[in-house]
Amino acid sequence: MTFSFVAGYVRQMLAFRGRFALLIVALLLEASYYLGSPLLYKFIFDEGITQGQQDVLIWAVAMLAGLLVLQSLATFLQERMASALGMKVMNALRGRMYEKLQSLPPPLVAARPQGDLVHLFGADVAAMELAVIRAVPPLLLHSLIIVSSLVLLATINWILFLVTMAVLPMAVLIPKLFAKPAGVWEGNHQQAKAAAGGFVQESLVTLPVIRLFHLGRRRQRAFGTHLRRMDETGGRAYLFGGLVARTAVLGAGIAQVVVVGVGAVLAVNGMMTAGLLIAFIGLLLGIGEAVGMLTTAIPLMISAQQAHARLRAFLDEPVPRQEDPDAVAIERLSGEIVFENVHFSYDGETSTLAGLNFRIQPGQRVALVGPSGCGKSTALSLLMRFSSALDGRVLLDGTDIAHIREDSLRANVGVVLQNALLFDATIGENILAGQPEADDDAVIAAAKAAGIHEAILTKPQGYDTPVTQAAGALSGGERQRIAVARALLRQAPILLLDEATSALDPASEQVVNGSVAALAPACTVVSVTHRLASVVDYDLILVLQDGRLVETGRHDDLLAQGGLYSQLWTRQQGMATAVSEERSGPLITPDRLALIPFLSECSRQTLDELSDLFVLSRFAEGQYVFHQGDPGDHFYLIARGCVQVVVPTANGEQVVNTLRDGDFFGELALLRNVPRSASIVAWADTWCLSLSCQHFLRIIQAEPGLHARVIAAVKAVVGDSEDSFTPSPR
Ligand SMILES: Nc1ncnc2c1ncn2[C@@H]1O[C@H](COP(=O)(O)OP(=O)(O)OP(=O)(O)O)[C@@H](O)[C@H]1O
Repeated sequence: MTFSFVAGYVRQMLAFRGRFALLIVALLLEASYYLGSPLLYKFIFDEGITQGQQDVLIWAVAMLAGLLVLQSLATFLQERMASALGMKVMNALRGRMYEKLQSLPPPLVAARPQGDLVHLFGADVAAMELAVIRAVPPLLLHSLIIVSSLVLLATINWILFLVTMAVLPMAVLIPKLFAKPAGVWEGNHQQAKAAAGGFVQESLVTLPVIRLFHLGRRRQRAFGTHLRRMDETGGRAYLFGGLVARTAVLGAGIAQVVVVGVGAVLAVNGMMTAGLLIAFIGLLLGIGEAVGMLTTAIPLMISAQQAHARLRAFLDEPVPRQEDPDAVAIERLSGEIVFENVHFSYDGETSTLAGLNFRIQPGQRVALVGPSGCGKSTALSLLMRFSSALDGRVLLDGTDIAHIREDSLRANVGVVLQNALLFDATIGENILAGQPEADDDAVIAAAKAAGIHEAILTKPQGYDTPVTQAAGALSGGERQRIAVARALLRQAPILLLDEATSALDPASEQVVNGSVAALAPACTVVSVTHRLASVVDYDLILVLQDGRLVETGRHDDLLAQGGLYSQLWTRQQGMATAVSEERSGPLITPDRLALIPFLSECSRQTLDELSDLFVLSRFAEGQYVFHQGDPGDHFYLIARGCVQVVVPTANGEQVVNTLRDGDFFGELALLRNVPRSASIVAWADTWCLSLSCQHFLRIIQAEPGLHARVIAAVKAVVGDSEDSFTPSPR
């Protein structure tokens, strides 16, 4: 195994010349003790003791003492310089890694296995740090001692040197037998540790789900599998690493025994003096000790080499080019956005955007709408330059987005994402992140515009309340409004909203929509949303389907066209929520019910009767509509809000679908009571209309063919196995 990271480390150290020079001086001084003291033995024995020269004895012993003092000082200097240099080089590496992380497009980071980067930044960097401080300096020192000692041995007696050379390789060859498996098992062990770390991290994130799904035992068993893998890999990694060290010492010991024997024969035959033999043996013992010290460093070096390989792979990972090399800084944009025949694919095969064309005038409020999966968020991702078009161009004020320098692009674009991602800082600092130079008044104005100012004042320390401390007290809606305030503070000429208000309650949504409307004409707003009611007054609505623009216009025009938009709109109408005006009559209109495919052929009387049977339930953010395994006795329609469909997988749980306003789920429960095979959890405050199985079965008697239509609808979703349940938005 070669320790390529050592060469890289030494190169890095050269950047700190002064400290590096002091480290080399310290190493040389230390080495001079190990090399000099055996040579002094020659004078002590041959001239001092054998010939009785007292003055030689005195200066030789004085020299020994002097070398010892120097060695002690050098040891201190070596520790000091090694730790200082080690930290500097490692922190430079951490800095490069963090920079690399920043350069990767967020979708690429999200696609990495959980725990992978945490292990890289944690355990891998720690393994390298330990090696560069505790293993590399000894490696340099003892390599120096070994090489210099060999030169001295050859000078003292070449016959004995040749004998030494014949037997000494044993100290290297025997451990080499174990070095390869040691490297392989160490790599496997690091992988096993990373996987177990990722599993624990995932468990922390999904702890509530584990409790609520009663998955503790399953998870424990899965963790047991990780532990067994660690057991196997760790046991072998430590065994082979240890054997490398032990066999090196054994090899050196065997070589010493042979050399002492041959040396004694040479001395007895007058071919070398006793003092020279002692000096020879002293140097040889020094080599043995140096090899021993090297081998204790080897397990650390093996770990570090594996860690280094992973770090290198990360640092060398190509970053998809998002900005041209000759990109230019732009001034404040007027806000014109053009998509010119834009094509995009995530996997290179399936076309996600298939020649998307549109033009947005400066200051317009524009909505991107369409069925789930039609490419709305992807189009927005291209506008954020998280992804790049495979073909075609995205133009801002006529400049290709790829030609715009990152800093000036970001200065011109504010973004509110579906998930309010807040930093571990105070509420004020989180808003300030939108425009770090802004003053307090601007922060407060942005918070007011986002409808969050009053709520912030009720927190223990107002704007200075740390987000983490207020976590229990900050609702999802409040977090989202803080994110909106952050984006508004930026006062960028383009504001991108990705389902920005879908988690808000109606009152907050109204405040935020009002603030967004007030941004015109200084700001172009592009909003991706499912909730069409929030964009009825928008200047332009772009309707996407299968990655193409299929309709465009204002709300009224689109309704008049009677196309896809009109269908989507109708699906979201005719349902009451708890927040609507006092109303009489059913919570869902018979006309809206008729839009549910399996009810479309029902008679008017059946629809009237059914519409009276729906009840309204509100699910707070994070609340479960039902859990996997619960009896399936209700059918649900989302009047407003958003839920996630969660299923258990071998590695935990997975969100398989997101359902929103107008979507329905649980139709199998209308026919018979089978346990739910997935859980439904409210992602935002959600209002659902539900119909119980008993009520439905009563009605179904009078409606011939309805039973068969429900079965067909269920089969269309889940295939022939009626017992499974995988809802999809409809
Ligand atoms: N990172 C990704 N890797 C691979 N495929 C992806 C990725 N993100 C989205 N897709 C796929 O690309 C298609 C378009 O997704 P996109 O999120 O743009 O649609 P959308 O209209 O915003 O959907 P939704 O309304 O459900 O959010 C979908 O089929 C989706 O599964």
